[in-house]
Amino acid sequence: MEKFNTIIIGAGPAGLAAAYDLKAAGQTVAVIENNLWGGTCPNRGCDPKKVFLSGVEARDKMMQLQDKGFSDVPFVNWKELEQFKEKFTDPVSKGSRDGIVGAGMTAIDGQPKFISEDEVVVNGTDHYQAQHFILATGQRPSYLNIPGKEQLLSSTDFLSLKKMPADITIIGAGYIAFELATIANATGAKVHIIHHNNHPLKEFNEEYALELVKQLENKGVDFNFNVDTQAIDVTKDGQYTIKAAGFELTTDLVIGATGRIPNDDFLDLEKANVKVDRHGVIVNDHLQSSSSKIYAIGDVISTKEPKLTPVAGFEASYVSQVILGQTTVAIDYPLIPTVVYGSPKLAKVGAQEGARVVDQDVTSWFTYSHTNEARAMIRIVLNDRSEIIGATLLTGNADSLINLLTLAIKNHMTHADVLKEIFAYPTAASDLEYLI
Ligand SMILES: Cc1cc2nc3c(=O)[nH]c(=O)nc-3n(C[C@H](O)[C@H](O)[C@H](O)COP(=O)(O)OP(=O)(O)OC[C@H]3O[C@@H](n4cnc5c(N)ncnc54)[C@H](O)[C@@H]3O)c2cc1C
Ligand SMILES: NC(=O)c1ccc[n+]([C@@H]2O[C@H](COP(=O)([O-])OP(=O)(O)OC[C@H]3O[C@@H](n4cnc5c(N)ncnc54)[C@H](O)[C@@H]3O)[C@@H](O)[C@H]2O)c1
Repeated sequence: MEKFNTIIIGAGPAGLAAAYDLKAAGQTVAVIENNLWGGTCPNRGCDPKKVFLSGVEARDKMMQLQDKGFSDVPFVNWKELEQFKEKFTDPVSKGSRDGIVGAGMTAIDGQPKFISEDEVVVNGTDHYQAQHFILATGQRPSYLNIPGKEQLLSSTDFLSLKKMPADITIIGAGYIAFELATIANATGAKVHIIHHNNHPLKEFNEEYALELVKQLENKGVDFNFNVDTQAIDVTKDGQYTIKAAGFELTTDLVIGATGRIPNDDFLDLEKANVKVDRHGVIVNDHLQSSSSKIYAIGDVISTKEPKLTPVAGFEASYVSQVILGQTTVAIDYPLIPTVVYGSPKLAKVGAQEGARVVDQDVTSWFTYSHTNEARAMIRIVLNDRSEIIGATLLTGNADSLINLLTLAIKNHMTHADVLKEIFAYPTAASDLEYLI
């Protein structure tokens, strides 16, 4: 039986970050992974998606400048870009595992099961004990429980398709649905989105979300709202027919993007006194589970914070400090900006309502008109002291501008404070003084 100070289950962004922090502080650390080392983000999430988005962004710019320097705008060549993506994804698992071993930690492949609060058995044979465990097992796609559900592919399957079909349907209208639809649309595929209600991207301001829908519709994406999918049939030609009340659609491929569920099963957590609910492992404000020896971080925890890579990293750093006895205060999350990488991008941070809300259609401003954006919108929210407290952006550059606004909010900046700064011109940042 091997013994460690800390054993981490799950080698994604959360687990790996905690492992390096604890090792650097002198602990003996083991990491157990039952699939690809590196986890969702670099293997089948953020990073491969972002590689595909580089093709979308290049095409969008050319489309906007059609007859203004560009005439024929090509579709994104899926096969080539998918191969380029593999240059980033292929080395991840080995590199992540080698990194752990190279740093003097123990890498264990397999499926762990708890037999008590301080012991797991991996693959049914190997026993490991630790003073502390960190659960960092993330989430996996959830699938609609309908006849034909076995025909549904996931975002993971999409990001590794060898060929983009001519006609593709995505069920759901959250982050993943919008991002995959944007990518498929840029390859020339006919894309359908089917959503059970009429609230796409429900965490975002409705006006901004519907403007994104409109812009994607103008690019050819077919949105079907208030369609509650009941069944998926395979046709004799090998296509799929999606059925709902008064609705039928035949398509080449169906992607389910109706949310993700926590990987808290298969671990025999009840034997370690760890309690879960349907959103994941229940933790207190120190990210400690119902067992005092077991912590949980990242996507697998049942908390209201958005499930994102930088959030996972923040929790990893915090929990390492707790385990090392370097902090006893409760976790205190900073502002968390989020971006839907659509075409254009939709981003938000902080409060969505306040003492003053400034909504501006900035399409005609030089920043957005020189690249001929179809429509750009920016909402800035201020408190009664005129400090910026929130923002929603729908523009091609929303992903970078949202981080600047996050810092402005953090520093309680007012219009007067913005005027004291000099930002490079012409950039989205140099517009800041006119946005408030
Ligand atoms: C398509 C997609 C796009 C995304 N895009 C973004 C984005 O643009 N920006 C962003 O911030 N976030 C994005 N995310 C979310 C981001 O990927 C996650 O928030 C992040 O990966 C969470 O890290 P984690 O370490 O908690 O979980 P994961 O990265 O999921 O890692 C968990 C690890 O645990 C392993 N594991 C699971 N069960 C067990 C078990 N029983 N035993 C051992 N190991 C186990 C898994 O194999 C995995 O390696 C995206 C997600 C998806 C699916
Ligand atoms: N850019 C990013 O940061 C990014 C990108 C992708 C994923 N993520 C992370 O991954 C998580 C999961 O993404 P997601 O898009 O799967 O989840 P999500 O929660 O964002 O969206 C799920 C969507 O499915 C819909 N839905 C639920 N049941 C349905 C049904 N029966 N029929 C049709 N639609 C149904 C929901 O209403 C919702 O719109 C995100 O919440 C986020 O934490 C982040």
